[in-house]
Amino acid sequence: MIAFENVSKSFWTGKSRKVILDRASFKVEIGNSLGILARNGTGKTTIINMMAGLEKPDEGSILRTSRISFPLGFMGGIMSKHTATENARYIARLYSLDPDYVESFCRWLCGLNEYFDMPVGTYSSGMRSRLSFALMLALEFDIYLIDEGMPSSTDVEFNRKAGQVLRQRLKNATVVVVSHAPQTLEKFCRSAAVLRNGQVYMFDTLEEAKRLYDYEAHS
Ligand SMILES: Nc1ncnc2c1ncn2[C@@H]1O[C@H](COP(=O)(O)OP(=O)(O)OP(=O)(O)O)[C@@H](O)[C@H]1O
Repeated sequence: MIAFENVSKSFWTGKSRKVILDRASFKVEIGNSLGILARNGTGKTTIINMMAGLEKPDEGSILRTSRISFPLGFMGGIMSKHTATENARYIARLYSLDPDYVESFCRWLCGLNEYFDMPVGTYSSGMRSRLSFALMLALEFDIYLIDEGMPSSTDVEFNRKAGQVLRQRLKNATVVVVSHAPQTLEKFCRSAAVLRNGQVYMFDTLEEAKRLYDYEAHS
């Protein structure tokens, strides 16, 4: 479970304050995958980063009682001067997993060939996002965080393999997806919310959430 309790978050731009959350309270429950609809630039990435613990609230608290992934595509835990092999084995140890398993899983999924033993700093952005996606899928979480703005790969073979593993994982896991597009949420989510004016409005169905989202667009 992830529970936001009276959470406020804003950024000072030098001229004004950009408010992302204003004393917002909501919960993500295990077994109830949630899609959050939000217009571009209103705070999708910030909210996902707060769920992952990468951004702190200004006020209020965020309670986590499950194993929560880092955001899909997040590169923060990967060391550029080390090879994919070294990164995979290091992350396996951090999560108390078998380094041989994590290394061979990522090697199979990434399709980086000899680059798997080259420093990550020599990779293209597509290669880096394949590695970060593979590392996330090698670990098991209760809640997976997906930001629609995440780096993506155009490698067809990788997308096929990663899509298969992700679908398998999601059978037992809960997902939080933030997106500006309702059709992105349809694939993953049972319930939906709308981020609007610093509040997160929760709905039982995506249809209901879309009504508020569309109403806002036309008003
Ligand atoms: N560290 C920061 N300092 C100042 N402003 C920030 C900071 N981080 C984010 N912002 C601003 O907060 C707002 C929300 O940013 P965020 O990246 O969370 O939005 P988003 O909905 O994911 O955006 P996009 O749809 O463009 O991906 C944006 O206006 C952004 O410029």
